[in-house]
Amino acid sequence: MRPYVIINAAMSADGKLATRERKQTKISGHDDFLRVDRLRADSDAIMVGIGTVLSDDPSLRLKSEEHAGMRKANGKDPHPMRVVIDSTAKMPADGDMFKKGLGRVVIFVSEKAQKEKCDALREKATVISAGRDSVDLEIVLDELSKLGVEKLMVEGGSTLLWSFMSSGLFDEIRIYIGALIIGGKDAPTFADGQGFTDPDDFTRLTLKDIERIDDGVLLTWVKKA
Ligand SMILES: NC(=O)c1ccc[n+]([C@@H]2O[C@H](COP(=O)([O-])OP(=O)(O)OC[C@H]3O[C@@H](n4cnc5c(N)ncnc54)[C@H](O)[C@@H]3O)[C@@H](O)[C@H]2O)c1
Ligand SMILES: Nc1nc(=O)c(N)c(NC[C@H](O)[C@H](O)[C@H](O)COP(=O)(O)O)[nH]1
Repeated sequence: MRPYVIINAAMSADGKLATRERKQTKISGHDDFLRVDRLRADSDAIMVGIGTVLSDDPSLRLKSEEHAGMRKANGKDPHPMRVVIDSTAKMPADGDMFKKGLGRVVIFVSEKAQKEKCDALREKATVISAGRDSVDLEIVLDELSKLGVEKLMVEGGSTLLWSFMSSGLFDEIRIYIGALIIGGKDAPTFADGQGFTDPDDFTRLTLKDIERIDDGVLLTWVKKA
């Protein structure tokens, strides 16, 4: 059985995940970042796409020691696994993912990735080939399941979120809408990718919860049955 997939991201009131420069943009406030850390701690693995790694240099670590302690008390590894979707093995070997924070790093590449690049990354991470030209997310979920991942949190960015949402490979979407407008037709949105044209293809959702956090709102949706 594939892991339970929770998509979590923050967007501006006009639906952008970041500025058109694609640099990391603070949308969440203090309480929402705390919620995100709790969700990370509650997940077996946290995933981002290579676009996010290259623009944000995330560590994907738990910020709160209390959250790591809670995992340990529950008999889990104190740090969730960190997963990157990276077709051509562009993952920088000196990024924060390797410098900051603990937690196993697993990189999914495609057959297009050069062997030398994969071998270099293998010194620091587990590298798994899944897919021909790009990474096949069904294979990824299957492999993560074999690695013991039951709950997966997908943080972004917009291209990876589109792939998960358009293929129905998710269970929940938690989207924090911050009280700001970023604008820009080239700024990443909550779902980029190709987009649907036929309403029959649209991914349909059911609203599960609405919560006010900081000066924004958290919407929780589940995939429509
Ligand atoms: N606000 C937030 O919550 C949030 C969260 C994450 C990222 N971001 C922002 O998102 C932007 C990055 O998003 P992005 O769309 O450029 O990159 P991304 O992180 O979505 O990575 C996409 C890349 O992954 C690779 N890939 C391989 N197989 C794939 C597949 N099956 N589906 C999709 N991608 C696949 C491709 O190279 C693709 O270009 C940055 O600006 C970052 O700051 C914001
Ligand atoms: N929930 C949320 N609110 C935001 O305002 C924001 N900018 C992100 N962004 C998520 C994206 O995935 C970032 O790159 C990682 O959150 C950075 O990860 P680290 O903090 O370095 O572990 N996520």
